[in-house]
Parts: sequence; structure tokens; C-alpha cells
Amino acid sequence: MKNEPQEDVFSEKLDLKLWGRVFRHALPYKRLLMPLAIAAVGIAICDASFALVTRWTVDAVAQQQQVNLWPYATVYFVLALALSIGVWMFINAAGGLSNNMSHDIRQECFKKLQELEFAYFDHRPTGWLISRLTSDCDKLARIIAWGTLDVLWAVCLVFIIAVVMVVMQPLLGLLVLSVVPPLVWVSAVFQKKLLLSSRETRKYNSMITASYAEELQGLRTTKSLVRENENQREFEVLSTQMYGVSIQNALQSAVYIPIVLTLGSVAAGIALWRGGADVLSGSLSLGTLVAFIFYAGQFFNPINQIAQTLVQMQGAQAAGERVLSLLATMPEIRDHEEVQARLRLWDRPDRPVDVAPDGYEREIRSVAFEHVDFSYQTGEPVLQDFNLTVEAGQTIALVGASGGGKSTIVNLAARFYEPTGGRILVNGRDLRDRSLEWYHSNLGIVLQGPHLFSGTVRENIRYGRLDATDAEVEAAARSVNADSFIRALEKGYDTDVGEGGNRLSTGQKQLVSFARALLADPRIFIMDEATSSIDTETEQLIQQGLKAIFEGRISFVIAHRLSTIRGADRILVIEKGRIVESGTHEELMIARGHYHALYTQQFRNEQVEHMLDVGVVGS
Ligand SMILES: Nc1ncnc2c1ncn2[C@@H]1O[C@H](COP(=O)(O)OP(=O)(O)OP(=O)(O)O)[C@@H](O)[C@H]1O
Repeated sequence: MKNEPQEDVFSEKLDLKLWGRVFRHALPYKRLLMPLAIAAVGIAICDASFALVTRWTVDAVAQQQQVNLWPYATVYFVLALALSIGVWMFINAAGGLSNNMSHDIRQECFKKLQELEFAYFDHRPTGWLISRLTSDCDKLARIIAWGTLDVLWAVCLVFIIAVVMVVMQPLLGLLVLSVVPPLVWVSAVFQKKLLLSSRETRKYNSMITASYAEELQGLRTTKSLVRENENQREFEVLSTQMYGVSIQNALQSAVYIPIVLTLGSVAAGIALWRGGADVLSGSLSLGTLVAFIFYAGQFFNPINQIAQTLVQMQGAQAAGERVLSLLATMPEIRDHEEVQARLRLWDRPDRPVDVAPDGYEREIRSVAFEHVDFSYQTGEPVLQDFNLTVEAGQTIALVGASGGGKSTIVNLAARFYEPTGGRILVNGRDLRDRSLEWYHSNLGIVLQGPHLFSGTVRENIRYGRLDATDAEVEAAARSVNADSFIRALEKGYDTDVGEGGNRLSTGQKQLVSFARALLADPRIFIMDEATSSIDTETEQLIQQGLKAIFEGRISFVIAHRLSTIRGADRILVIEKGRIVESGTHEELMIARGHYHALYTQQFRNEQVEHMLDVGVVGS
């Protein structure tokens, strides 16, 4: 199936309220808005003044035999100079405004993305969010900066021309102005048609590009399945559709431009017919007639510009709505009013060291799930009446088949999601009554495939606590058994780990991430153990490293290699969101239940793998 690129819905009505809210983002840039407005008005005045200078010149030449043309040429030159300065000013101001605004909107969106809870991202595809942050923001900023300028300039120009004409010769002025309403109507209709057909062309264009890419990537498969003719037919349909919409677009332009030119000529014709008669009767000067003809041809551009910008605004309204709705989204997991009040109350220098920023105790002694229900989607429960209490110093291992709910349990313990029923308690107090930031600052998380940042090993460990000294960094590495392998690297702690840490093995990355977690000294440690097999030597290093991390903390470990968690205080076998077995490794092995089955199965698999390895090496 071909993926059709999504284009925005075209809004029939201009939503002024929405644009008002978008325009508010331009307000901090008053220093750019002022020159923008001055430039737009100034350029319109210059544009309209050329006809007046021409009028004076023509009248002067018509009235006198000998005319000194220098003053007229000078005024013309000054106008041209002023116009250039105006254009320079507006390019500067509009460019600056557009860049600043898209920077601000992007920053705000990014900040919002960081505040929003994971559940928000479950319902929104990454591609959707990325296009909010890139094309939508740019689209809005461009329209606001350049669109404002165009509309301001165009409205000023039409207004000045209309006033000047009516003041110079009211009747003739009104006659020439009679072409403006049809001009506005034609421009609005055709600009909309052009926008829609050019969007269609763009859509087919990207579908054709995607088709080429797919064909090139799957060339071998196409040949092996003998699908050439079918592919060719599919491509032909696409290409014919593209041809159709391109022709439509070209036809629309071909009709629109002559209509507008005709209307301009009608205006000039009216000026010539009526104005010519007035010149002959002596009630109108020749120069004024020339100015009228000049103005008649000048209407098209600004009106076209206004229509184009308004149509573009209608087209970009959906982008505006999406960006503003993202910015207006309130994170569902956040400190409620009462917690915020307590944070303000306790934000003072005399707060005792054992008191957290929210006024309750800093020390975390226990985390408990009390009759917790949870579902990602209504009607599909993942956890039901889940109960678990973990005290400081205890390590809880979660094992069980995929999809049982292990990650969900740790996500709830980390408050990345909130229970749909029941409560999670910290030291017996509802987690929702505690500060979210304080709680998260107490978490240390090491995920599967630990992520390292480009930089040195030392920098990566120091990420856990930025003010840690070199000695503390090295002590942390020693505690988790990472020190010896780090020292064996080419430049020791100053070895560059490469992008994403790709110069280190998975086991080494895990050791570095343990050191980082230990340095951060979290009260709650969560680990989703890597599934990939690691050699026995590294595995032992990891086991010993983990001991240092688990000590004194509340630890949750999602274990895939069951050998890692033999020392856990409690192993929970999770199936369909329930604890089906619980106990220490020894107790569960004696019980010969689910855990015993899992363990022996894994042990057998490892043996077979080992034998196969040996066999391969031996052959
Ligand atoms: N973000 C999500 N949105 C919707 N459903 C989800 C989401 N995450 C998990 N689930 C569903 O919740 C159930 C429990 O998933 P969970 O990831 O907690 O299991 P798990 O035991 O950790 O599995 P694994 O070992 O494969 O990671 C599964 O049925 C899964 O499909």
C-alpha cells in the first residue's frame, strides 16, 4: 500500500481569533515589528509617489517650452533611494522576525514535549510530532513575518492610490476604482484554486519520489517475483494523475493571469476614455491622466498579494491549530495545586536538609502499590488490583513472559504513568502528593541498550552528577567494576566512546551506565536488563557492579538473564498483570513452579548455545 502524504485541510473561514493567538508570538519583537511596519508603509508611499512625480514632470513639460528637468530627476532618484532603503529594512526585519519567532515557537514546543507524560506520546506518532516541530512552526513564522509585511504594504498602497485618485479627480477616481471589487473576487477565487492544485501536485510528486525509492530498494524482489509489469502499471496510474493535476494547475494560472491583466486594461481604458475626454475639455491635466493610467496598472499587484496571503493563512490554519494545541496541552502528570503551594512555601534557605522541596521527608524508605489498576487504553486492563511493597535496601526482580506487564509496573513506580485505580505510596503517602521533580530526581534508570552520549568515558559517567570530581567519577567506576576495563582503553577515562557509545561493547556500555547511575546516587534504581548475551567474564563484572548499586536502595530489575537476579531479595513472576509467584531464587527453585520452569529452560538454552559455539569453534 502506498502512503499518501498528509496535507492540511483547507479551512473555508479565516479564524481571526486563532491568528490573533499566533500573532501574540510576534509581540516580544517590537523592535523588529516597528521597522517592519515603517518599511511597509514607506514602500507603499514611495510606490504611489512615482506616479505623482511623473504627473508633475508631464504637466511641467506640457506647460512650458523650456523646463529644467534636474529637480524632477532628483526627486525621482531620492524616491528610488528611499525605496531601496525601505526594501533593505523590511528584508532585515521580516527575516529577523521570522527566524526569531520560529526559534521561540520551536523552543516552546520542545519544552512542552519534555513536560508531557509518556501517555501523550502513546497516541501520537513520532512523525506527526516531528512535523509539528519543524514544518508547522516554520510555516507560521513565515506567514506572520512576510505575510504581515505584504498585507500591510498592499493595504497601504491600495488605500493611498484610492485616496490620491479620488482627491485628484473624484468621478474618474471612482470609475477606475470600480475594477477593484471584481479584481478582489477573481484573485481570491483563483488564489485558492492555485493553492489547492499546487498542493495536489506536491502530493503526487512525493508519491512518485517514494515510488522510485521503493522500486530501487526492492529491485531484486521485483525481479524475483516477476512484478515488473504490475509495478509499471501502478507507476503509470500515478504519473497520469500527476500529469492531470499539473495541467490543471497550469490551466488555472493561464486563465487567472489574462483575466487580471484584462481587468487592469479595463481600468486603464476607463482612465483613457473618460480622462482623455476631460483632457480635451481642459478639465484635466495631461500629467494627471498619465498618473491615472499608471495607477490603473498598479492595482493588480497589491490585491493579488493580499488574496495570496489570506489564502495561505487559510491553508496554514490547521498548522496553527496544531501548534497552539500542543502548546496549550497541560501535562496530565504534574504537581497539583496543593503540591505547588507547598513547593512555594518551602522554597526558602532555612529548609532543613532532611526535608524535600515539597516539605515532606527527603528520605525514601518505601514504595508501595496499593490495589493498583492500570490500563493504557480504556477497557484493556494491564494491571488489576496489583499490590507490592518494597522497602529501602530491597531488590525486586520482575520476570515473566513478554507482555505480562513488567515494564508497566516500573513505569508506574517511576511515575511515568499514573494508576487508573488504587494508589502508589511513598513512605505511606500518595505519590501524587509529592513533587514530581523531586521524585524524578531520586530515580536512576538504566534501560536495555544503555545510551551513552558522544564524548569521553569520564564525561559520560559525570553526566550522573555534573559537579562530581575526577576522583568521585573514578570511585564510582571502581565500585561497579568498570575501572579496569576503562583503564585498559587507549586513553583510559579520556577515551572517546563514539556516537551513542558505539565504540564500546554492550557490556561495557552497561558498566559505564552503572557508574553514571551510582554517581547520581538515586534512592530508587530501575533497570531493564539488556537481553543480548554477554560473555561470562563481563557478566560477572556486571553482577558485582550491580551489588554496589543495589545496596541501600529500592531497586526494580526487569530481568531477562535470570542468572543476574539470583541474589534479589524477592523475585516476582508476572503474568497477565498479576504476581503468580514470589520468593527468593532458592525458594522458587524448591517450589518448582513457573520460575523453576523459566530458569531451567533458560539454563538449557544457554547450554545448547554454548555447545553450538564450541562446535563451531572446533570445526
Ligand atoms: N504504551 C503502550 N500503549 C498501549 N499498550 C501498551 C503500551 N505499553 C505496553 N502495552 C501493553 O501492555 C501490556 C503489558 O506490556 P509491558 O510492556 O508492561 O509488558 P512486559 O512484561 O514488560 O513485556 P516485555 O518483556 O516484552 O517488555 C502488553 O499487552 C502491551 O501490549
